[in-house]
Formats: sequence, C-alpha cells, structure tokens
Amino acid sequence: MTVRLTQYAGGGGCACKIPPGELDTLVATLGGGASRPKEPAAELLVGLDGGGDDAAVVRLDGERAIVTTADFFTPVVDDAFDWGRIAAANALSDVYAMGGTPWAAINLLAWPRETLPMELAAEVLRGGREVAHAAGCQVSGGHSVTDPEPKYGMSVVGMVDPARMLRLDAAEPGRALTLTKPLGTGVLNARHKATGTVFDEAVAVMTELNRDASLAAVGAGVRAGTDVTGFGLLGHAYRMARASGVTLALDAAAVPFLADARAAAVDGFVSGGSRRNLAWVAPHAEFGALAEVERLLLADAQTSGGLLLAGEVPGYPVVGEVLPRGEAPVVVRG
Ligand SMILES: Nc1ncnc2c1ncn2[C@@H]1O[C@H](COP(=O)(O)OP(=O)(O)OP(=O)(O)O)[C@@H](O)[C@H]1O
Ligand SMILES: [Mg+2]
Repeated sequence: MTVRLTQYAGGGGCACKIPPGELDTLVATLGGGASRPKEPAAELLVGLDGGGDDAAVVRLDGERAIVTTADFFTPVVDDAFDWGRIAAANALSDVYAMGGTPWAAINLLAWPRETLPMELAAEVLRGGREVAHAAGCQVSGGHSVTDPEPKYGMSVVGMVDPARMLRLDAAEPGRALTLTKPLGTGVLNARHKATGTVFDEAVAVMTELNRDASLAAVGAGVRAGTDVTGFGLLGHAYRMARASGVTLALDAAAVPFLADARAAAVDGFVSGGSRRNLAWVAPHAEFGALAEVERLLLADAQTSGGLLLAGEVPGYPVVGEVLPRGEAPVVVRG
C-alpha cells in the first residue's frame, strides 16, 4: 500500500497554523502582570510582549541564555521520511531565528494508529532525528498520542548569547532587509497535495537548516530577525514592523521564488491560510499597483522558510529596507 500522507491532513505544514489575527487575540489574553511568576527562578529576556517572538528566552548567566520553543504540524508532503526532516528543520528554525544554537530536542507525535502503520511513524521520527543530528542537536525522548490526523514536530532547547540575539522588536531604520530562502513552498505543497507531483527543489529548501544563515547574520552584527513560516513574508514582515515600531519596505522584484511557484499560484494552488495572511496584512500595507497574484505569492504560507533579517548578510539577497514608521507598517514596491 502506498500511503499519501497529505491526504490525512486538513491544512498542511505551517499553513495549518491558527490565523494570525486570531492568534494575536488569544495571546493578548495572556499578557500583563498576571502572567508572571511571583518568584521567578530565571529572568525572562524574551516573552510575549509585542505579540511574541520566535521563542522564549530566559537568562542562564552573564553570557548565556536558554532558548525554548515547540513546533508541530500535519503532513506537508506524502513521503514520511521527508515530512520528518521538514518538521525537524522547522522546529529547530525558531532557535536559529533567535541567533541561538539548538542543544536538545524531544519528539512530539500524534498518530492515527488505527489507519496508518506504526512503521510509517518510525520513518517520520527517523527523518526528524537525521536533521536534528545534522544540526548537532541531541534527540532523546518525546510524547506520542493517538489522533485522527497525523502531526509531528519537536520541542527544542538551545543556547544564545543575550547580547547577540536576533529579536523581532529590534529592527532599526536604515538597515537593509535580507531573506535567506526563496518563497513558494506553500503553493508547491498545495499542488503536491492536490496532484501528487513531487517538487524536489521545495523539499530541499524545507529540509535546509537555517543554521548557516543565522550564524552569518549574528557574525554580520544583525540584531533583528525572524523566520518566515505560516504567516508568509508579508505577515512576518508586518509582525516585525509592528514589534519594532518601524516600516518595512519590500522590493517585490528582489524577492526570490522557487522556479515552479508562480505557475502554481496562477493555476490556483493557493491555500486558505495564504489568503487569510493577505487579508490580515492588507489594511496595514501599501501595495501600489502590484497584481493580486503577486500579493498572494508574497503572503504564501511557508513551511520551514528562511530568515527575514534587518541587516545585510553576505551571501544572501537584500529584498528591501527598514524605514522610520510611516503611514503603513508594510510597503511593497512593484
Ligand atoms: N497557545 C499559545 N500560548 C502562548 N503563546 C502562544 C501560543 N501559541 C502561540 N504563541 C505565541 O505567539 C507568537 C506567535 O506564534 P507563532 O507560532 O507564529 O511563532 P513561531 O513559533 O515563531 O512560529 P513558527 O514556528 O511558525 O516560526 C509566539 O511568540 C508564540 O510563542
Ligand atoms: Mg518563528
């Protein structure tokens, strides 16, 4: 029996995230003094202020802080091993998005044990372990539950130098904007789910670690960054602009895309999540005369996407610049 894992998922990959506006409202209910421990065992350096960063960070000592994050999602590709690799690269990514190094991870698994063989679950875990080990990250332990819809990911703990973190709220006017992976995994995953066509380039991009990009950014003195995932480039740019009190200007023509992405969007393989991303950002963005399909591509929900960085990083394309806050937090130049 050939199992097509994507057929067991409603939304796939980071496109299955709760929409950004609804998440904002939910997270806002957790804010304020009531959310702090009375006698904290550790100082919180990055928390939910400004809508929340990629990971929570608590101080360990003068030079070191612990980064902690978790990510899991439904199958984004049919192949079990590849899905495991993608989910692990995506979970590790939030540590890299803080400028940190992942140290240890545990598996988070939800599995329809009555309809899918456990051997396939083992393949998923094997893929995840391979990518985490390539990152130098220990993988030991986890948690597994039965669920009609398969889900997989990791909880990851890492280390970061608090003086050299990549924060969401630290983008400064005058900096260039850098994007370290091409966009288009959302539309290609949607086409893969609908037709079974495998896009090797998309799988290669989604399994690639953000480690080198993160190291290069920290080395170049960059202090603001985030990873581009389910809310798309536009959504994550808006979150960074909002948290930093600036405007992010994107040059649409400079944004890199996977080769088959535009055709997939034109042919209508656009997820509901990507359309919601665009609807969420549109009231806060100026698009000029940019065509609708180009707007949708910039809002495309990415799975295990690259880093969006406020600063120039050798080897990676500049896609815009940080400006003082203008009328709109996001400006797209055609
Ligand atoms: N259930 C929750 N309770 C508290 N905070 C949450 C919850 N869900 C999400 N958040 C916080 O909301 C913010 C935005 O969440 P989101 O999942 O987009 O961030 P992320 O972990 O960077 O995502 P990604 O893994 O796609 O890069 C984060 O700071 C996250 O910690
Ligand atoms: Mg993130």
